[in-house]
Amino acid sequence: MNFKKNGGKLLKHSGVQIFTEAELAKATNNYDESKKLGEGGFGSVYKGRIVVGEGGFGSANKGRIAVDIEVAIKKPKDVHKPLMKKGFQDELKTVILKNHENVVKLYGICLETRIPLLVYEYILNDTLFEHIHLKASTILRSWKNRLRIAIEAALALKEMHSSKIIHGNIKSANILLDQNYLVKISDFGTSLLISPEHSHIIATEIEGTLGYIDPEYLTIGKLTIESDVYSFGVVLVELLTEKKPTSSITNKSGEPINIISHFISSVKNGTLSDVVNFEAASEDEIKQVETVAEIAAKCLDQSRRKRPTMSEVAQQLAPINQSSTVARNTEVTVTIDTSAEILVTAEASEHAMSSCLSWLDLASSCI
Ligand SMILES: Nc1ncnc2c1ncn2[C@@H]1O[C@H](COP(=O)(O)OP(=O)(O)OP(=O)(O)O)[C@@H](O)[C@H]1O
Repeated sequence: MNFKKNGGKLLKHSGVQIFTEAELAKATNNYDESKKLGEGGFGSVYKGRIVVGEGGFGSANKGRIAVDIEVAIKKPKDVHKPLMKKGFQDELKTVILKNHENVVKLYGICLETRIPLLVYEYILNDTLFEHIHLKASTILRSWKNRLRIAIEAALALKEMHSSKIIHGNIKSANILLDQNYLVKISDFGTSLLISPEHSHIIATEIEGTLGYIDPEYLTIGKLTIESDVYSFGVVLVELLTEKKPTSSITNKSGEPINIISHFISSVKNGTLSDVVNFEAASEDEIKQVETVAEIAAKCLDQSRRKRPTMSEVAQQLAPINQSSTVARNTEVTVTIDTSAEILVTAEASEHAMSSCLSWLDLASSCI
């Protein structure tokens, strides 16, 4: 594929800006180690500051006001590997095609390197994986936040699937949380666009992350939209149990059993309280947890045909949130750039709390 030719066509009306290699090197202090945000299968991600919205490629950028903002720059590990080139091209196509509020935004691209460098919006509040497994997260103390995160991720996936895009690597480490703890799905390096007349992609090489991979994809190599549904089910289990999907627990007979299998039998046997790892605040919340667990178990069906679609999942999750009672005395810690910490006690609904967080964020930028 001639990237500059085909990618150029795709970029023309996307509003994506073209950066030079020198601009991106300057933005990251020449890819200084201290700027590194993380590393994935295809490359490393660096934090940088850059001016976006000035001129840019195509008419979409004309007349935009230039802003100096923080960005996350994705740089390939090895610019000569053909597979890597494909991964970056797929990621680029997918992100441009899928402009959704819960999908990480692509600001720009650098075409001077053999494999393009990708410039994303910088997402402040780490990954869901880190919130669940690596830190004492204040945001996950509230069931409503867990539920909201699940709903936002489901809506983003539903939208992607409606455009026939398979993400291919859904996991909590690819669910980023922004300054208001809203979901931003990232890492489209393994994503695939299926043609309207097809329902799957035959993979020559299994890609994905251990613990999240659809068992049907593993055995017959067919990646489908339902493969994302399975992986989403695993994320729901993580949100409910706080266990990593590859971990085991000891069952009543003293044998180690994988958390996913154990979770499914707990849902079937009505022993969910053995695996759920947080205190539900009310009877109402217990019921909501049970409903989400049942949805998770359906997503995790071994047979992809029996799994719900993401549209059905989103439809079933959304009313749970609406029926929930107002959150009271929920503590949220907001860390501001200046390192000052503000503790907010929100005696209001989740929506009001989210507005409160946006307001604080705005205030912090003025300090
Ligand atoms: N837009 C972003 N804003 C802030 N941090 C980001 C952003 N994108 C990625 N990161 C950070 O960089 C890390 C690496 O991201 P990347 O998408 O390359 O790979 P991954 O999802 O961790 O791994 P793999 O591609 O192997 O599945 C992420 O775990 C995250 O911590």
